[in-house]
Amino acid sequence: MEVKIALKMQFSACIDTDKFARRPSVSLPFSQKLREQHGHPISCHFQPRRTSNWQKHVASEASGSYRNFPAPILESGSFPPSLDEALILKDKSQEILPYIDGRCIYLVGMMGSGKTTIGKILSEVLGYSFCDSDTLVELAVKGTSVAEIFNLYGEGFFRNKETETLQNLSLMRHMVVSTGGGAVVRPINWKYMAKGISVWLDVPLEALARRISAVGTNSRPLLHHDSGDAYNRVSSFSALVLYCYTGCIRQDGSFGLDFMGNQLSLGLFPLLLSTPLQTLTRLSNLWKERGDAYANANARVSLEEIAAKLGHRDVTNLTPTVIAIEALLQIEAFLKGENGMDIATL
Ligand SMILES: Nc1ncnc2c1ncn2[C@@H]1O[C@H](COP(=O)(O)OP(=O)(O)O)[C@@H](O)[C@H]1O
Ligand SMILES: O=C(O)C1=C[C@@H](OP(=O)(O)O)[C@@H](O)[C@H](O)C1
Repeated sequence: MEVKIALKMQFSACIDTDKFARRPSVSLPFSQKLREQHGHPISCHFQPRRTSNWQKHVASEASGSYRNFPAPILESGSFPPSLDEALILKDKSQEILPYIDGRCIYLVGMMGSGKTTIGKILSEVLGYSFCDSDTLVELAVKGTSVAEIFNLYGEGFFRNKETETLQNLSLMRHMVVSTGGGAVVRPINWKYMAKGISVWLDVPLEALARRISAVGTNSRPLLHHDSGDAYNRVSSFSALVLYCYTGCIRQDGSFGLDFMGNQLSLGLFPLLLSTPLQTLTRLSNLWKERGDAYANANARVSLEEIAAKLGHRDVTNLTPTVIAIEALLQIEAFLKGENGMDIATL
């Protein structure tokens, strides 16, 4: 059953995030209603009528159907996109697809930066396959999990398998690849990824620590708390002491044990010690070692920059869809640089 809607809308083909902060001039106030009516999200096909200058707003005609859009994008659980976001995502992906020319997209970034989440969205809108290099390593080691591989054979073994996996992937096309957070440390891996387009998801460490702590560190051996070395334990302990000390200073400047106004909060101390703080400390140490390497990527998606453009106080409420749109825009910027001219005029 087709939803019978025909929408005419003005929106920005350029879609810089400053513009989508303000939303297209015709938002779709009935999108929620349609969702409720049909129990499905709505999708749209675009036939953009381009102007010669791609930076200008263009008029687009959209006809809607809830059947024609890859369902998982629009039904992605906790982060369902708005209809206009889904439209922008679809339109931008179709616009740049020919210029990607079948090359693989490699997502790089720290653990928890959203490589898997964003990668799945990108693969769906581009009509590419999605693959996670960690999963391929696991398959290559007879289904052994990454955590077990680290445990049984050590990190060096894992890194060798990761490099082999990236080498194999460099022969492939039409794939979005979520790489492991540490893939960037070996120059040879960059040589393989250079066959495609690499995109760095740059997420503040505090946000990573929050995300990872929410799901636990079991599957990420480099962050797992049981494996803490003395340095990490001392760093976390120092952070805890500082946290307690500042927490015990009352608003009137006096010092006391009524931490955060009640005794119950004292029970939170062990939790504070073992989860986000420790994760943050470990992420900071990894960042010191490899932060610079991420900058080798062809495109960078900075969540802080997206938040600033959208007028958000921090990155917490940036949805995967908004981040995926920014990824497409940054890929487009790379392609334009590569071609030395405006994509729309190619
Ligand atoms: N934009 C976002 N906002 C909030 N949480 C997110 C966002 N993107 C991903 N997450 C969550 O963060 C965690 C790590 O994401 P994931 O895609 O697995 O990262 P990676 O593959 O880079 O390790 C997951 O629990 C995921 O649901
Ligand atoms: O940062 C790292 O060194 C690692 C990141 C992990 O992948 P994700 O980034 O997908 O969590 C995984 O490859 C392994 O645990 C090592």
